[in-house]
Amino acid sequence: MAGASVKVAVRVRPFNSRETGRNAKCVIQMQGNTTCISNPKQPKDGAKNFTFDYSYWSHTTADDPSFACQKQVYKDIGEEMLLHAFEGYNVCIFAYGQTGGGKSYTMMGKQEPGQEGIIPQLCEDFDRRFIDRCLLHLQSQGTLRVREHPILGPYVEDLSKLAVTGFNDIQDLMDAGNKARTVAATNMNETSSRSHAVFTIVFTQKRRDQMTSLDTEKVSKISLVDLAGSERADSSGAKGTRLKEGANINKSLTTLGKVISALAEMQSNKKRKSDFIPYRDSVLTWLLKENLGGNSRTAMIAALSPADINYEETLSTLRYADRAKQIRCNAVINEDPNAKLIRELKAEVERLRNLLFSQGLQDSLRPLSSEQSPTVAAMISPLAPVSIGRELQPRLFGCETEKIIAELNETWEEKLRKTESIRLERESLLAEMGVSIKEDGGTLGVFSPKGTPHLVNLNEDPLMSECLLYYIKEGFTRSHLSLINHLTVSELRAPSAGQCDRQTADQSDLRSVSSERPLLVGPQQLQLRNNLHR
Ligand SMILES: Nc1ncnc2c1ncn2[C@@H]1O[C@H](COP(=O)(O)OP(=O)(O)OP(=O)(O)O)[C@@H](O)[C@H]1O
Repeated sequence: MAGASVKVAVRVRPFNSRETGRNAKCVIQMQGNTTCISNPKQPKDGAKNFTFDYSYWSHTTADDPSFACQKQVYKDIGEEMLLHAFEGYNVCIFAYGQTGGGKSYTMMGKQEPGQEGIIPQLCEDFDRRFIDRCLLHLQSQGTLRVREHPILGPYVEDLSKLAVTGFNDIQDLMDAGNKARTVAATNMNETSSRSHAVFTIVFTQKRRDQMTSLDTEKVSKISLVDLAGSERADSSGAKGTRLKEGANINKSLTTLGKVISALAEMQSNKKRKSDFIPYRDSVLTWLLKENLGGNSRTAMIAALSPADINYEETLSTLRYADRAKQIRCNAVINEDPNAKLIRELKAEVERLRNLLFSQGLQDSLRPLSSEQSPTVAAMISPLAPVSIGRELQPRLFGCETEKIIAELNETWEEKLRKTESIRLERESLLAEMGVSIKEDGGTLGVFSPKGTPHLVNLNEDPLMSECLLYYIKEGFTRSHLSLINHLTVSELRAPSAGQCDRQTADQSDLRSVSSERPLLVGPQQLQLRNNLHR
């Protein structure tokens, strides 16, 4: 699997009502895996052909034999990536394209039967295959921080865990997340193109070797990404205030483009391996670093508008996708990362301890008191009969390391108990606020207790963050899934290039706009917000 190329698909949607109203002409044709675009204004230019792994013709309806439905897209891309995850590879599927191109439809889809996108189909597929018990992290709004751990790499700090027992529970939590996003949409007049949605599943399989009675683990990270509209990457300044508002999104998409170009050039030998790839110029590329040219099997789906009025944007999306084809990733099966992680964390503790000694600060080390975390004690006891003073612990282990170790030691029962109480509390608060899914084709909205819609806006995307993380366990096989759902990166701040050490990375913020502008007002809302922070 090493050195596999990024799998690239393009998909063309039907005309929308605006395009139909303007008598738009279709500029896209597809034949097999080839996509052809022709410029209606300059027919002499000739058509341009692009070949991809898949060219999905979704412009017509299911009675057209060439029509590619949601199931087809999932089967080709989602299922393949899920199977790679089961093998132990990191995988990533990201959707790219201009606003209204069909990214969310492909990734999330609609609730009607047959209209579900890759994300719900993939979760359901998990359920069919073997979900027994999951843990789901849900954290909405507030300030999230992206940190870089010296061993784990970039991660989102402080995700609280919620346990689920199957796909229905996951769906409930996704609904809760969507409801919370709609609450924010009532307070923010923004469009979806201002946010990226990052949905991450960390999937751990644990097997007991009958011969040796040893446990072995494989961990794979599944990242499902619905990017903001690509026209945000336009740096012409022509969009005035909107462009300013979307500056961070703009930056992340521009950086993504630069990263893809740099990686593509590297493959075509125009760039040396050691040449700089600007992952750290945006949080989006920083978080997706492994998925872009690193240890990952990655697929990109470019969403295309069929209409002549969008010719330039569609051509640029096709070129972007064409460049992404050249990226090669070196995916490896991630076996026994826990054991490896603990070994590396111990080595890190030892290194820092030696550093303290070399600086003459050994007096700061004192034996563990009884109230100190037994996990930390267990971690350091093999190394020395001394522990780290409270004031030095954050420096030595980093709070993050301690939290990670504590998480690894939390029992499933503890996680399930916590989940249930948080879920009940959150549901009742949302119900009090009149937030619900209406049964009229799954319309999501904010409704008064009498059922009057305050605002129903599926396409409006609030500037808020929701993070979901869950784990699965069955028999000897334990699966961890973490879902970072609709992680708004519009407000994220990554350290600039060169600021790679732990200290500067610790200061980098992942901020949702809610920290600058209250999304929710009033005691109930504040209570909800605090609750969602947990
Ligand atoms: N393949 C498709 N079949 C039917 N309808 C589609 C398809 N793709 C997109 N649509 C419809 O087109 C509209 C725009 O699609 P969507 O919201 O997915 O675009 P988007 O690229 O995610 O936009 P944004 O960047 O604003 O989030 C939606 O109403 C969606 O239902």
